[in-house]
Amino acid sequence: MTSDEAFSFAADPLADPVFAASGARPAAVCRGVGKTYRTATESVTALDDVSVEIPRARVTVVVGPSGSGKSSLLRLLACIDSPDAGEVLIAGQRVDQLGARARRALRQRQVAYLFQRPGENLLPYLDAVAQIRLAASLRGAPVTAAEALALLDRLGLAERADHHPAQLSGGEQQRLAVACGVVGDPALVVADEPTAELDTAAAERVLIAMEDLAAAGVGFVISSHDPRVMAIADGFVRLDHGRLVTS
Ligand SMILES: Nc1ncnc2c1ncn2[C@@H]1O[C@H](COP(=O)(O)OP(=O)(O)OP(=O)(O)O)[C@@H](O)[C@H]1O
Repeated sequence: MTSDEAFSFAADPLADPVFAASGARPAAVCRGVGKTYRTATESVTALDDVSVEIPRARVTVVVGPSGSGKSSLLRLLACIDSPDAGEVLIAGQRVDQLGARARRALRQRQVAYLFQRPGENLLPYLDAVAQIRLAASLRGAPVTAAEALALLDRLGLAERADHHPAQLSGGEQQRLAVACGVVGDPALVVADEPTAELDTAAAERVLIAMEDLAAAGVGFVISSHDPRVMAIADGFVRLDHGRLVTS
């Protein structure tokens, strides 16, 4: 699919063959979402009446010019921020109606957020297996060391099982972060420019990992200007001045 194409889903997500096969709800849905930032002197409308659906088992890439609202949308999807208008659903649950504690719990269980800088996604004092096991436990779905190792193996990191982040390259760190993101079966992995700090070879391996792991059922939503990221997209959300571009 090219960046000129957009997702077109059946009105009923369960009528979509992928969802019908998995019986899954969309990972996330935004309906008529608005977000305005207010400072003492001005207010900036970052998102205006945006409705999108992020399916499971696919990679959705959010594109648009600088300032178009990509990060704002990702922050809403990651439950870091709340909308001023509209609804956000994660795994079928309305986020905007939850109090802070319940929102944190939903986020912990269902959402992973990947920072641009690989090192920021990991704890410096844990080895790779321990990082994965901690992520799974926090998600309420503990895994054994053998299961963590199998996931590392799938991502080409088996040799790094007992390495700490400082002993890993940026690309290896980001692949480990992807592993931590998907373990425990969250609905959604949100990644803001995940390849921006990586060279081509490292970026490609991270993207292959994302593509591979998305197929297992998690929905990836990625903000990026990177053509390498766009190349793995199953669909796009295109924003301009905070509004969805549909044509
Ligand atoms: N905390 C904030 N306070 C005030 N304005 C903000 C805040 N965060 C974002 N904005 C404004 O909201 C608009 C959308 O910002 P956002 O970061 O979502 O865009 P973006 O598409 O991710 O941009 P970029 O590609 O440059 O990262 C911009 O005009 C930005 O200046």
